[in-house]
Amino acid sequence: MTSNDMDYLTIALPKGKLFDLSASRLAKIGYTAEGLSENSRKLVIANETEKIRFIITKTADLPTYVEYGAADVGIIGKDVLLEENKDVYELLDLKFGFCRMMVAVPQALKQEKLTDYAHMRVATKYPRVAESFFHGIGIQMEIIKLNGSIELAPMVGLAEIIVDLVETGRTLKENNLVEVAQIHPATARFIANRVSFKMKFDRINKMVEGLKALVESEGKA
Ligand SMILES: Nc1ncnc2c1ncn2[C@@H]1O[C@H](COP(=O)(O)OP(=O)(O)OP(=O)(O)O)[C@@H](O)[C@H]1O
Ligand SMILES: O=P(O)(O)OC[C@H]1O[C@H](OP(=O)(O)OP(=O)(O)O)[C@H](O)[C@@H]1O
Repeated sequence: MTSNDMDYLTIALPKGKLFDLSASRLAKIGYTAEGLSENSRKLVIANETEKIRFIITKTADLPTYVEYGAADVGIIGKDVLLEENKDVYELLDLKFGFCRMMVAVPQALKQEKLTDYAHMRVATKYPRVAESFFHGIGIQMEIIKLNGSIELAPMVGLAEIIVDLVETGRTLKENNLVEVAQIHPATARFIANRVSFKMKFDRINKMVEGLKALVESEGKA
């Protein structure tokens, strides 16, 4: 950590669904910067007055930036934390970005028991989570890692089964897939680098308190 890094609090935000939800909440409690936008080509955006720096990362990479201290804190989905399994502090459930990690299959392939899917091919963006779920119920599967549009895989015979995030259920429905098990629910979490949490305790703690109050007020609304 350089002395310049010590002056600034670096906040990582993920591109995609959680960006606006996160940036708008942080702005409400006083953490923002001019030009902060998901579509900005600039990936580091500073607020010199407040000594805050935002970095914008790909969703799956965010925990890595925080683990290595390239960002002091960040906001990311619980699903990504479980998949990436990085050494970071999870400080707060922000209670937005609700979704759930599910196992789904084409209606026609639905089996009586989960163990009846043994040895089938599973398409997913979350191989570690999928592997550990099936291991937990005592069956072995062939995991096929994809980077998106997972629902396509069973429709074209790439896999029999999928593990993916479901929010409204619309994508599953439109592709004739049905949920057969829930692996875990997920929401956005506020995370911190372990060293930063000690070295910048006052600043990070103040941020946690601000977010906590916001989560509580949103819960009551
Ligand atoms: N309907 C949803 N589908 C996927 N993720 C959702 C949904 N609702 C909330 N989320 C949360 O939003 C996070 C980011 O989702 P998003 O699809 O934007 O990211 P991504 O995986 O980086 O996408 P991309 O592959 O396009 O870069 C997820 O990790 C999850 O925590
Ligand atoms: O239950 P729903 O409300 O339909 O939402 C779930 C869908 O949204 C996500 O995909 P996303 O739009 O992020 O695209 P991707 O498949 O390319 O990751 C997720 O992977 C599902 O496909």
